[in-house]
Amino acid sequence: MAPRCSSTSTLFLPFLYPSLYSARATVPRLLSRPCDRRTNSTDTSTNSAAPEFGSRLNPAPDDFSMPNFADKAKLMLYAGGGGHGCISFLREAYMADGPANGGDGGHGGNIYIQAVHGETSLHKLARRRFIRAGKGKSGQGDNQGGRKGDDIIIVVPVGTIVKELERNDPVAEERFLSRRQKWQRDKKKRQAAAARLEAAEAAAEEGENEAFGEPDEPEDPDRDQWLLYPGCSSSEAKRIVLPRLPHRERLYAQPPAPIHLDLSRPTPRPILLAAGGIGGLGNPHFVSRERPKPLFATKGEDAISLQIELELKLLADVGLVGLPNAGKSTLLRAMSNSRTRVGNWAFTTLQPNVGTVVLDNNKGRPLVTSFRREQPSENDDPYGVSDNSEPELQVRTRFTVADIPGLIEGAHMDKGLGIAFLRHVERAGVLAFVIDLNAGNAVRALKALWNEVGLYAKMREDEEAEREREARIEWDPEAGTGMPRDADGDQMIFSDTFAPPASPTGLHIAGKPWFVIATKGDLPDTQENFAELREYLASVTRGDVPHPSGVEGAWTENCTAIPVSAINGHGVDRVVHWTVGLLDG
Ligand SMILES: Nc1nc2c(ncn2[C@@H]2O[C@H](COP(=O)(O)OP(=O)(O)OP(=O)(O)O)[C@@H](O)[C@H]2O)c(=O)[nH]1
Ligand SMILES: [Mg+2]
Repeated sequence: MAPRCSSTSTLFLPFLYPSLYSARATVPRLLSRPCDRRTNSTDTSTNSAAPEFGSRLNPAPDDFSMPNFADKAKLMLYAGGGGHGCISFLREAYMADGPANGGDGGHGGNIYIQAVHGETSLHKLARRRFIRAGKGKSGQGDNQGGRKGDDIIIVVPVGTIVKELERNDPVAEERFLSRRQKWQRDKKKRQAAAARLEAAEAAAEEGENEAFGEPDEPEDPDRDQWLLYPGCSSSEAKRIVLPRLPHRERLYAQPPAPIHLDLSRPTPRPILLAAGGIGGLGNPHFVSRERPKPLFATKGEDAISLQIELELKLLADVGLVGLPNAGKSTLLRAMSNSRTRVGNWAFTTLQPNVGTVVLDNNKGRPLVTSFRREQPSENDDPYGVSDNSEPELQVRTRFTVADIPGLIEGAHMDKGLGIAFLRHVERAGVLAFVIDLNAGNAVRALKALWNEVGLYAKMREDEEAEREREARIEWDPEAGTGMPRDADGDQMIFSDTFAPPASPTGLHIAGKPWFVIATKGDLPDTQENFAELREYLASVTRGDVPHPSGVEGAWTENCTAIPVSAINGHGVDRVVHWTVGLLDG
């Protein structure tokens, strides 16, 4: 669907809503601060329409909020271990020998993850490195169960990818070891019995009549899972015959390894990453007719530990792409209440900033009415409770804009600050190319930007194809061995097994809707540059010239350029309307 706002044939801006803007221009002055004229060299002599230096849209270089940003974090997660069961007996006056009354241990705390709107960075997590859930408390006498360990919810921004790197599951390891020891013990028993039989036969033949004692019973592998009464002497402890360890399942099933989550939507419920250990059983659980006073209880389960890697791909609705010093941050300030740094030099912005543009001013009348489709994702329902897969139509009250550091030629080859941040616009729904009308030919600048973005897109697709190739299990179809067979025993043919990877097209970025925001329209002699840009975009839309990235099949539905003077706030509303049109489309 075409955006609602159409490109105007006449630029400039004095403009679209004079009364509105004159009112706006007075407000920011209240926020102004003393400025340092040495560090900001914005040439206000050539910029008669620009607001006074030191306003919100033309701030002094030191007037910004310090963004704390990290897009990667490695965390070690320790779920809580279970508390131990208690060995205790009732002691009361005139009751010397009371029954067992040891309480059960509490379960250990779980660790969950939840993606929410409102978080924009992983810096808090990157600093923490270790996350520990609470340990379950041990049970106590008088049948008092131990308290459950506290759960932890790791809150991450929407757009976080979670990858498990390493796992240490002591319970699974113990089970494996115990099974192996039991198998070895049985084998030894069988061998010993066979040896005794042989020896007995040999002795019978020789007429000897020697008695053969039973072999020593090997240690019970589960013995260290038990707690013995502290008052027991070591000889008493040795004599205690322990029952079979009761088989118990974890309260919450540990997700199978390796965990890989793409939290591209807010998760309505936290998702379990590491399940806490279960608490031990108190001695009343082992009371029987033969054993009325059990002098043992079970220990709490050791908990799982995981190493995970979090990677944030900012999920802004709109990504601002532009050369350094084009005016991206000023535009973000004008559109949202962001306080990102602005300065008249290249690479003022060193980290991505996300601003939120509010469409509804909460005064009962939306400024723009817009709808978004919410497609339920797998992560919304990790427990498979609901089967609702219909997209929901919701009123859009805001959208987010990501301002990334400026791109320079060769950014896709990691020149400048480029490549590390291009992935933040990779997932944006709409790309807005911010072009400075006062910095040379706008069409050339647009082509240079698209060239970088297009090359980056192809490089990413190459990388993905490579990763897929590495993950693929290959076998020789001629050899016949190892090929999977279907129920009838026929060899199954996987048509895609040997399909060559699709050649990179770059379409995953070039296929997105985009438009141009031509900034600094208030500066003199920019009209011609804008007219040429508009003419070029019209011919791209008509299909007379190829898409500026050169990618076949790229989005060319309605390419337009919107002239703005971000420093004055002029034309910004048109940008908002156009963006909403593209997002709704
Ligand atoms: N006259 C005029 N100056 C502008 C306008 N927009 C931005 N500027 C000025 O251009 C300079 C650069 O603005 P920034 O917003 O920091 O540019 P940027 O694209 O974020 O720069 P980097 O972060 O370095 O990539 C600042 O001095 C702004 O005051 C505009 O619409 N008109
Ligand atoms: Mg900037």
